Amino acid sequence: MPSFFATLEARVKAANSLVCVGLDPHAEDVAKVKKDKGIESDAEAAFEFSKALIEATQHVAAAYKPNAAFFEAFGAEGVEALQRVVAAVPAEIPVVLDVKRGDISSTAKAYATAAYDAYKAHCVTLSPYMGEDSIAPFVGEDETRGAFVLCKTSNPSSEDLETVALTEGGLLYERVAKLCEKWNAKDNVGLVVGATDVEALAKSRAAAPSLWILAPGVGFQGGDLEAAAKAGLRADGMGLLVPVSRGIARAEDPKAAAEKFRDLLNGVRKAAEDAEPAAKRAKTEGAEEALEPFQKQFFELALRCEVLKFGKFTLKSGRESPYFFNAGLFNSGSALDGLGEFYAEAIMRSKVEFDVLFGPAYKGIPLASVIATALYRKYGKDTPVAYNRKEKKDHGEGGLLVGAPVRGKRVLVVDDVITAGTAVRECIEMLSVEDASIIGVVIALDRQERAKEGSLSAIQAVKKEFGFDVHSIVCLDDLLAFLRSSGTTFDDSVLTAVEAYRKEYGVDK
Ligand SMILES: O=c1ccn([C@@H]2O[C@H](COP(=O)(O)O)[C@@H](O)[C@H]2O)c(=O)[nH]1
Repeated sequence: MPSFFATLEARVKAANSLVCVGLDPHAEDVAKVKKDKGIESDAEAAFEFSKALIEATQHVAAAYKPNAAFFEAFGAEGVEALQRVVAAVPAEIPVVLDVKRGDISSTAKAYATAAYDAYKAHCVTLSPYMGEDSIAPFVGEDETRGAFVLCKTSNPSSEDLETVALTEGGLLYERVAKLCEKWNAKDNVGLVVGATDVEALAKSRAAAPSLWILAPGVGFQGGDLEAAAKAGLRADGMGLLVPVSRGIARAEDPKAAAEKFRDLLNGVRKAAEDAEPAAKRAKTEGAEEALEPFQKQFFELALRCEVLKFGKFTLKSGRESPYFFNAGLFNSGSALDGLGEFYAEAIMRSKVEFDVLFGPAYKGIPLASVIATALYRKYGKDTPVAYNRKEKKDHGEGGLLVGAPVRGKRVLVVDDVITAGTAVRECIEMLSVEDASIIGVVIALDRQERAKEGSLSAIQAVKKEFGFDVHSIVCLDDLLAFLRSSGTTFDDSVLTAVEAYRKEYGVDK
């Protein structure tokens, strides 16, 4: 028997659509149907509401997703109405029953019987909170029955738990995505990742490259359909099912609304397909695999802010560089907010252990502030922050150092780039007075190029001389991977020039 996702994929191809029509008879929809059609029973009106939607959209629906809550709210009659709704869906269209179950295995087994045998759904939504034995009863025996597991949900409070940072690195929802990849032995386990969080979609896709993702949140919840599709689609143009409930049901013309969602999604698939030759080249060279989603987003932000530019630039060293990086242009609230998050992610991934974040004046001061804010907001790490004055004050709280005490502490220094290592040397001098030790440095970009003299880069020289690590959000090799994976966005000559520059001035890793 074909697996659940083989069946879904066949339906997606037949309908040429990734739209999943949500069947959610909210109280106000039920009241309207009762009034318009002169129906007395709530449950009957819920059925009529769903039936009308099925009739209007079955040429577009890759699947239907009734949410059990809106039927069970009407008691036994509602349960019966839901059974009739599932039966009213044409046989070739899969039904995903949105029930978000999760319980010990014996109870999960009974829930599975209810969903698949009593309601006759083909797939369910599940909570991962109780782990594998709560999921297995739904997907372990019969590959024709599927489950979408909640990974990063579309609601604002999803950040209470789902984005918690793990000590092993990464976020809780990324672990869910990876676990589901493991649980998908029978091609019947997918993820729920809200279209309201494009970054989470990209990260989930990176963590689980092969899984189908159900991405709710388009329409009433404000998710950006096109951005979500770009982040969530698999390279084969499949792997993303977009459920829309109120955005279709409450449209003046539900049929036209469903077609519009289908066409928008197909537009993104087509654009990705057209860019395939370049994407293929990237694949061959392993570029996509080499770049983490946050690094790709960092480059995108740097380009938007014109921090990163391509052309011909004469550097202090006298070299003519085909690219230029000016971190001073991360100069607005949103840019600094994003930048702080990217540094924070690089720090978390590096697993460097430190007591105080130190931002050398001047550029390091805002950097340390936004990084500390991001570390707290995203990872719950309330990091002490310190910085220095350029000139010593002779009144009040004199001294060069400001902020959290650094005496005897392990300090992580933040900067944008290291060109000659002068700023690092100054930090060592300032901090040694306080018996503080620099444990590492984190920067935005490692240009990976030889210093004017010798065979090492400034960063390699700093590492060699002082013995601590220098971490970066990205390096020149990442920039090359980004260019290779960017399809037709950049002229081929940009990649060629950066490759040539790397060859001429680059260091060994
Ligand atoms: O993260 C999630 C998981 C499930 N849902 C469900 O999807 C629909 C969305 O309805 P719209 O009217 O299209 O906003 C609804 O049944 C939710 O319970 C979700 O929104 N987010």
